[in-house]
Amino acid sequence: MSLIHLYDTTLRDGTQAEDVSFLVADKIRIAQQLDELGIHYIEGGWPGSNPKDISFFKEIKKARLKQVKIAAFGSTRRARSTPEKDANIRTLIQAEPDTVTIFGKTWDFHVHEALRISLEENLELINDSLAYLKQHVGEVIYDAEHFFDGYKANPEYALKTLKAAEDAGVDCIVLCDTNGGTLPHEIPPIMEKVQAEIGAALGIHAHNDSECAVANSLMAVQCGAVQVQGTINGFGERCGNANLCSIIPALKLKLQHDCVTDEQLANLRTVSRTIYEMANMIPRKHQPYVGNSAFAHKGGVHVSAIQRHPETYEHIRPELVGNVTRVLVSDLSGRSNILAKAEQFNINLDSKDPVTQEILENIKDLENKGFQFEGAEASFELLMRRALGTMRHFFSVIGFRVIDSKRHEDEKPQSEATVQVKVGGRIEHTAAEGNGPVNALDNALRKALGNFYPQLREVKLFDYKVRVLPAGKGTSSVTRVLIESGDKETRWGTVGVSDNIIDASYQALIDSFLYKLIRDYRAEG
Ligand SMILES: CC(=O)SCCNC(=O)CCNC(=O)[C@H](O)C(C)(C)COP(=O)(O)OP(=O)(O)OC[C@H]1O[C@@H](n2cnc3c(N)ncnc32)[C@H](O)[C@@H]1OP(=O)(O)O
Ligand SMILES: CC(=O)C(=O)O
Repeated sequence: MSLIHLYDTTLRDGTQAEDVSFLVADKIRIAQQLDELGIHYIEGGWPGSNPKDISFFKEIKKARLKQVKIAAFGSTRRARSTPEKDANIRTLIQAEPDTVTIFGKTWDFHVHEALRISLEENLELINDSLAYLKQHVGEVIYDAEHFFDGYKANPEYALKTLKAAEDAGVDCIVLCDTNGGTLPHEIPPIMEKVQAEIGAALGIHAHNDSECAVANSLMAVQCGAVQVQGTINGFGERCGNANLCSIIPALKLKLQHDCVTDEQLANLRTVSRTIYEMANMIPRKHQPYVGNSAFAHKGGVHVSAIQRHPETYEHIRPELVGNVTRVLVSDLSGRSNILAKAEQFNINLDSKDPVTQEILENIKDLENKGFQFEGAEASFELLMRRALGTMRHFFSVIGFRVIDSKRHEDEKPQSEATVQVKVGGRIEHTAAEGNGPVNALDNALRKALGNFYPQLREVKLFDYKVRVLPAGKGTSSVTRVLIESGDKETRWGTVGVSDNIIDASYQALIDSFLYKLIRDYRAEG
């Protein structure tokens, strides 16, 4: 099938999203990642807007890029000016990009209300801005802002604006659903009318306010659009732009359009996560194709079937986009979930072994008490090993005591913990302070156990989540503590539940240390 040009605007429209901002160095790194991904155009910013974007266009010239074209973004000239004199148009040319993209008004309402000029003047400024840019830049793209709303309000005028752009010799006219209110069924009849009047190549730029940006973009491609604009992870103004992480696999795997290579597609999840990281945002777990949950199976019926054939509950093979199948364990599990996990943990377990049913019942009982194993796979592995009697005995905790004191109103509270552990025949009694009672207990346990197992000093606590379980008992409610720990190689999750928050934390901490010891012990063979 034909080549569809991927036009990424993460660095321009993406940064119009609340909470998203990139430094110039971040923008360069993202551009390199997008180039590796096989994106054809990167809209790097609006040089007429701020010094950071001017600097991006300078710096990007020094970066080694393989194939991507760098586009600079701006608007048609201001009214009562000329393209030569317009500061915004001058900065676009001075940025020396491969491509310039400018937006102009299509909707008569915007011409009257936002620009406050006549409809005729708007046609002139679209045409002369683009014609002038075409004399100075190799490739010029025209974003017809609010095209679908404009067409619905005044089709004749909307088409005249496109004609004004086409007459200026633009390389592509992009139909924008700027307010994101268009629904997929509206795209084909409007595009058909456009194609009857306009011969230029067409593109689509959709926003996600009706949650239809990806659907509208794919529909536009089906109707003949050859360029799709979007952003990685759907970042963008208000509810975001069309998400290229969903559009790219759909184009390639489902619509058989040439856009990126198989190897580039397999890098999609990495690019998505890197860009979340650079935006300092937590990746969206349930994001289609690239999210952690995109191929995570929880229901026992699903797990049983995917083990027979993955396609029973997976719309594509996850590795095609760099993702993996995951099996979750919860009170919705069946024996298949337990067996899948056993295989993942290298534990021999037979579906007919009564211990499989015992583990399943144990899980359901514990989840009913407030445990949650989806985010605590390490605790689940320990539970399995305990049930099978294959758990090595590393240590036992004889007891602990935690003291939290605040002696004066203006004094910081102090936390101290003492623990007594037994390893082999030896008993160790230690005390430690900490920033709060849980930290003090963590420090005391590490100090006591570290004498026997120095590798526990490598364990870092990455996340600590407390959830009060709804029992309506206020501060005496049951609490669940989920801990994410890790060392230099990997991370793992553990859980504890108790009506005492220190005890719940203690259970999760102990599971975390035990998991580390088991892993190291296994690695040593
Ligand atoms: C649909 C989109 O996403 S378009 C991109 C939107 N992105 C941004 O706005 C981010 C970057 N913007 C900026 O840095 C600033 O808004 C600037 C530098 C572009 C302009 O700043 P200012 O000159 O202070 O103007 P301000 O932002 O208040 O208002 C926008 C101006 O652009 C004009 N304008 C809006 N669209 C167009 C257009 N397509 N063609 C020409 N002028 C336009 C408005 O009429 C208004 O002009 P006026 O102040 O003379 O009435
Ligand atoms: C051009 C653009 O960003 C829009 O119309 O949404």
